[in-house]
Parts: sequence; C-alpha cells; structure tokens
Amino acid sequence: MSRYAHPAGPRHADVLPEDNPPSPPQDLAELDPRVWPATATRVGGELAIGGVPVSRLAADHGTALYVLDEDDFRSRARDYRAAFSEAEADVYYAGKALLTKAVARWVLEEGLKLDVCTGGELAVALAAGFPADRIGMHGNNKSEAELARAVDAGVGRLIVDSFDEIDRLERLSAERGRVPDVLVRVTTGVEAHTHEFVATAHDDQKFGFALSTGAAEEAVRRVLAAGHLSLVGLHSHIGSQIFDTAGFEVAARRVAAFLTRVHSEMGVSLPELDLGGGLGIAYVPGDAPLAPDTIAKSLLDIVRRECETHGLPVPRIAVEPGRAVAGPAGITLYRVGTVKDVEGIRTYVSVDGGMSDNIRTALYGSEYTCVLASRESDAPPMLSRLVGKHCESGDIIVHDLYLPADLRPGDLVAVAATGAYCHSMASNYNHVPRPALVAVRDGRSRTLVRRETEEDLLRLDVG
Ligand SMILES: Cc1ncc(COP(=O)(O)O)c(C=O)c1O
Ligand SMILES: N[C@@H](CCCC[NH3+])C(=O)O
Repeated sequence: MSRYAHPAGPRHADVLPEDNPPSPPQDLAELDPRVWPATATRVGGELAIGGVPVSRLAADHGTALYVLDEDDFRSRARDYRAAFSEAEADVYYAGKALLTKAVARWVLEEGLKLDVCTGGELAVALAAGFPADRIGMHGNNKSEAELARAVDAGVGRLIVDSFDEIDRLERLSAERGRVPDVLVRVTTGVEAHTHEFVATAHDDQKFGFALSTGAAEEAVRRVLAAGHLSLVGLHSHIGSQIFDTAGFEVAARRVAAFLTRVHSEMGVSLPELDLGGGLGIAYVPGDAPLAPDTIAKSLLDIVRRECETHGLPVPRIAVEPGRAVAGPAGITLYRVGTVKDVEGIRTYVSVDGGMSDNIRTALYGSEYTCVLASRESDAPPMLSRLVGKHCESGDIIVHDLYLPADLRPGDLVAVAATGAYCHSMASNYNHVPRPALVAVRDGRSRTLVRRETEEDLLRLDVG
C-alpha cells in the first residue's frame, strides 16, 4: 500500500490514536531530489529555488507564499510529451492541479493540450489565449452556460458524464448548428490503490457511466443517435496519486475490450481513447512514483495488444497528468510565528498559513516534507507538528516531522511538493486572504497570482 493510502475517512488529529512518529532523518537540512523542485539547493545554508533565496522571496512577496519552479514544471511537461510522442498520443495537462494564465501558456509552449473541468478553468484558459480546439472539458454537472460557452468557443473535446448532459448538449449544439466532438466517460469498476476520496473508477460514485450496468453502452448508443454530437471516443480515469501500473492496466484492458464491443455490436470503430491522469508523485522520501516512459509503454502496449487481438484499428491515445507535472515544481514558504512545546508529547510549530492554503492533510491525511529554509542549524532534531493559524485543531500541514530544536519565531520553513492541489484548492477560511503564487527562474521571481488582501475579501461582502 502506498504511503498516501489511508483508512477511509478524513484524518483528524483529535480522533486519531497517536501513531508512532517516524524516526528523525540523518540530516535535517537535506533536500531529497525526488521530493524537492529540480532547482532547489542550499546557498550558505539557506534554501534557494530557481536561483532565488527564500529570504528574498519572503521580503519581496511576503509569506505564506506559493513558489513555483518554472523550469521544473516545464521539464516535467516535456517529459510527458516525449514519453507519449512515439504513439503520437495527446497529453492534456489537467488544469485542476494548478491553473493560472501563465501556467496555461507554459503548457501550450511545451506542446501539451489542456483539460479543464469547469467554466472557471475554461475562462482562465481562454483568457491566456489557449486555443479552444486544444482543450478537453470534463465535469459531472456542466451547466447550460458552461456547455454553451464551450460549444461557442469551439472546445476540442467534450467528455460527457451523464444522460442529462447528453440531452442538454445535443439541444444546445442543435440550436447553434454545431456538432462538437464528444468522448463518453466510462467507469471500469477498477478499485484504484489510493485514498477513497480520490478514486474514481469503482461503480459506486458520481463520475461517468458504468461498464458493469450497461450504462456505458447506452450512453454510446445515445450519443451515436444524436444528430448534433460526434462520438470520437471513450474516456477512463481511475483516480489520483497512484503508484503502480496495475490499476491503469486493468482499466485500459477493460475500455479496450469495450471498444471492441462497440465495434462488433454497433459497427463503429472509435478513433480515440483517453486514459485520464492519476500518476503519483513523491511527497516524502520513500515514495516511488512511476516514470512517464514506464507508464506510457505499459499503457500503449496494452491498448495495442487488445486491439490487435480483436482486429481493431488502434485508437489514438490521450492521457491527462496534472499532479505529476505541477506537484513537484511547487513549494510553500511560511514564516514561523510560535513554537509551543507540549511537554512530553511534541512541539507545535505555528505558521502564517494552514488549511486554507493546503487542505490536503486535513482532507486526505496526506504526508509532506518540510525543512527549516532560512538557515541551516546543527541543533538536535525536535519532534514537531506543523500547524496553521486557523481556529481548528485539525489545521495541520505536516502531521509528524523533525525540525531543529533551536527553531524560533521568524524562521522560514518550506513545505515541498505543494505545486498541485494546494493553490487550486485554497479557501478563505477564517477570512485569511489567499497567498500569492510566484514563479522563479534564473535568479528572478515574478508574481503569477497576487496575494489577496482584506479589501479583496470585503469587496465581495456587499450586504
Ligand atoms: C478526469 C481527470 N483527468 C485528470 C485528472 C488529473 O489527475 P492527476 O492530477 O492525479 O494526474 C483528474 C483528477 O484526478 C481527473 O478527474
Ligand atoms: N484534489 C485531489 C485529487 C483529486 C484530483 C481531481 N480528480 C488531491 O489533492 O489529491
């Protein structure tokens, strides 16, 4: 079982029995290259990313601060592109992991397509000048307005997720005299090895049409019968933060088998098969993510084999990595505010952010790596818990970690691998304004999303 896997339900400090804390690492200052962005290094003891020391980032932009290593993000995007290039597969970056206008432009420049799942994500992509025909749009409850906007903009692929949506999209397309390209999202019944909240291919959940109940077959028939929808393929996504190929392989085999049934029973050979995202990343040393070319080879082999066995043309494959591109490229920088020793138990280190900028620990029991970033220290390790400033005892960023025993208010700490699903899942809980997001590269930082202010929050409060 992966480190990410956790017993069902959210993890809450108050109700969990105390687990055994891990043993301290050999070197508290070490930056494990599997966990930290490619350009992370220590200069005179201080952490620098993209050639910019954290003290300068904090001085120029304040804390808490999301910092994105642009080179790291781009090189991971390129690795995916390259891994799937032999089959001319499409690689869609999943914008739900992290999306800003600049990020959308990087994705475009690196030759990827873009997956959006709401009108908001579509709006960011279009505002960035991302070509609509390179966008795929998901969502289990796309509104009339979202669908109309997608059809009007000429979004390249609409991934339909319910019978209601098929009817709605057919009507909207007919009204406009358009015929959008559509994929049917199928659920394959695969139990992905990940946290239950982020597994999406078992039958008992809200996404897609189940293969096992016949709903997927019915959806294909209905889209084929619709006069203003063009069925180009199938879609399957099994879940997120997955470390082994087994789940992907079973899912690929099942959708490929379904493709052959569609061919034999309905006389249609669908030209595309999108296998979704879900590749895990290293959050803590010891996590062992799959390399893009390993997963590419295994998926492409299975689909080819299945299709050849049944005499079907091999469809064009697509994948949708989000976390694996954005996650390792980002860190969050915090300033320590209080250091409270709870005698005989542990030390609580409170920082100027928390569950509003990283909900993943509270939501999924996620693990993270954190280091003292503004200086090096040879003080002994101190068993700590990194917590935020919210009015909630479950406001935990890192459950168990070791920090140097001389840690004091004013120090900067950095949490690794926060590039995905932290900024994009941020909230204003307790009216805490959201941190800025900055990109670093070649010794320079630039703001991608500015820090929210209390005025921003008050502007929406019009009562
Ligand atoms: C349909 C779909 N595609 C792609 C992704 C991206 O997943 P990940 O960030 O795990 O690669 C998700 C999220 O799980 C998804 O729901
Ligand atoms: N938001 C989740 C994953 C869900 C991905 C979207 N389907 C996470 O942080 O891990």
